[in-house]
Order: sequence, then C-alpha cells, then structure tokens
Amino acid sequence: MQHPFPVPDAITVKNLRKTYTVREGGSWRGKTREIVALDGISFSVPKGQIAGFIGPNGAGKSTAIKILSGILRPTSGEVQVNGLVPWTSRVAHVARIGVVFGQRTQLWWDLSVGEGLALLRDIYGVEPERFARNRARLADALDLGEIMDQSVRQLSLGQRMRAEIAASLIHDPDILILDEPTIGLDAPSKLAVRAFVHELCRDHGTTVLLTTHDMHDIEALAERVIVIGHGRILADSPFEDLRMTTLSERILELDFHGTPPELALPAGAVETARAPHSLTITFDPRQIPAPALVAHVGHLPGLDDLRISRPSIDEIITRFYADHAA
Ligand SMILES: Nc1ncnc2c1ncn2[C@@H]1O[C@H](COP(=O)(O)OP(=O)(O)OP(=O)(O)O)[C@@H](O)[C@H]1O
Repeated sequence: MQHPFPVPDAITVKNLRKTYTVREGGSWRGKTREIVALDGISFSVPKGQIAGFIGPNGAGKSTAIKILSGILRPTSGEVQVNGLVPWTSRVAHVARIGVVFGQRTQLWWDLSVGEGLALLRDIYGVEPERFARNRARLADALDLGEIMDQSVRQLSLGQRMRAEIAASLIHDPDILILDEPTIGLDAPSKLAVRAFVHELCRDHGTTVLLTTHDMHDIEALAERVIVIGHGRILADSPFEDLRMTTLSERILELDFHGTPPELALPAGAVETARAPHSLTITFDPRQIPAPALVAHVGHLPGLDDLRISRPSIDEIITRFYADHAA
C-alpha cells in the first residue's frame, strides 16, 4: 500500500562535496593543494534499511561518515539525517543517532563499561527508567554481564566492540552508523555482531549505514550497497545486481577417477583448469544455464562428482574496484 503522505528518508545526501587543503610536503610555509575527498555524492537511505557503504581505501567513506555524524562540515551540498542538518543542529542530531567507529572508542578508558553507560545516560539525558530498560536489554543481547564492571582499558577487542555497540544504542537512536564494526574480531564475535545488528533492524526498525572492508558483513546484512570511489558514487544497487553486472560467471568443477577426457564445450563455457583428476569449467549462466551444462557433461566417462560455485563476494568487489580504478 502506498503511504498517503510520503515518508521522509532517514538519510538524504545531495551533491555533497568536501575538499581538504593540505600543505605540500607538510610544511606550514609550503604551497597548498586541494584534495577532493567527496566530489558531489547523492544518495538517500529509507527508514529501517541496512545500507552498505563501501569503497577502496581513500575513497571518501570516513569523510562522508564524519559529515553525517556531525563531526565535519562539508564544503558544499545538502545533508539531512532524521530531518536535521548534522553540523548545524549538533545537539539534537547526536541525540538521535548512534555511531560506532571500530578503530576508536566512545567510552572512557579508565571507567568501567557500566560507568561509561551511566555517563552517556547523563550526556544524552536518558530518563532513569528508559536507561535501566535499555541497559538490561543491551547487556543481555550483547552479553555484557561479565564485563560491566571491568574498565574499558582491560577489555579484549571483541568485548570492547560489544560495549561500544551498547554505548551507541543506550539512548535509542533511530539511525546507527557503523564504521568497521567487525574489524579485528574473531569469527564468533563477527557472527555475534552481525546477528545483533540484524535483530536490531528487525525488532526496532533502526536504519543502519554500514561501512566495512569485510564483504561478509555486507553479504550478511546489507539490502543494498552504495559503492564510492574517488569521492563519487560508482554503484548503488542490491548486491545481487552488482554481482550480475560485474562477475556473473559461475564455476563448474568436475572430479574423475581417471584422467579427465578432452571436452567439446557449448558456447559460454570454457575450460579454465585441468589437474590429473579434475577439470574446472567457467561459464556464463546467461549464455548456458547451469542445468544445460550439467546435462552436457553428466555422462562423461569416469565422472565421480561435480560442484557449481559462484565467485566470492571478495572476488566480485575486487573486480568491480579494478574495473573502476581508472
Ligand atoms: N584531514 C584530512 N586532511 C587532508 N586530507 C584528508 C583528510 N582526511 C582524509 N583526507 C583525504 O581524503 C581522501 C578520502 O579519505 P577518507 O578517509 O574519507 O577515505 P576512506 O574511504 O574512509 O578510506 P579508508 O578505507 O582507507 O579508511 C583521501 O585522499 C585522504 O587522504
């Protein structure tokens, strides 16, 4: 059903530009040079969506996130987050967003996690009842029981990240900005963070903008990916569309109990590797559908087993970045 009134997006970015002025050679007396970090990017994120915001090193992601979280002023362009301009309505803005920077802490090294949360309660003016409810809910969901009384300085990276996420959500923000939330975490901790973010969106309708170099975070969470490169938007689509336009090929691996036979393959399929007991065929499913190719090779003498796989999300993104490097 269409809404009778248009629902405003949680995040709207229009023609956003940010240039930094740096001194050549780092000297204060040298000539200055402009670095264009954001070259007029536009996108919007509807309420309740998890959007991946990705790009190679130096693409401009942190700059955009700093502007969205109100830390940095842009050179030009428009931004609205929850209907507010982050850098002009800082106090109202920070009360309605949560931000996790995987590489930095928003807690206090010498305070315990519990003391840090209480300090944030006072900073954000969270009423005692709501604070107690949120603290209990987050402690349970993020397994903070054992570390609540420990000082942040003593926490392992995985424990600190759970505490950071709790800190970013203690005031019930509508929008959560996650910058590398799984960096350096072991596999179980990564899975726990992903599951938590997924449940947060499902149960609370929180909007999430997720920046990460871990493509498994994107695969697990993002309904859509905004790809940025050299300060410009390179793609903005569901990940599946990016896969189809970038690297749609599939791989068919065949195992034999003897030497693999010579093959005549249909158009759209090529032999890409041969070993003493196996063959690898790369094919384009738009030219030759997988069932037709399997039927073609299914009766080969000595065939033991076969598997079809797709290029990994890392391979797809690597290819996408390479295609757009120019
Ligand atoms: N404070 C600054 N002063 C000068 N240049 C900067 C500053 N911050 C970022 N830049 C430059 O702006 C460009 C974009 O940097 P940014 O940190 O936004 O990229 P990023 O996509 O977050 O990269 P990464 O994935 O490596 O963190 C880079 O060329 C960077 O060198």
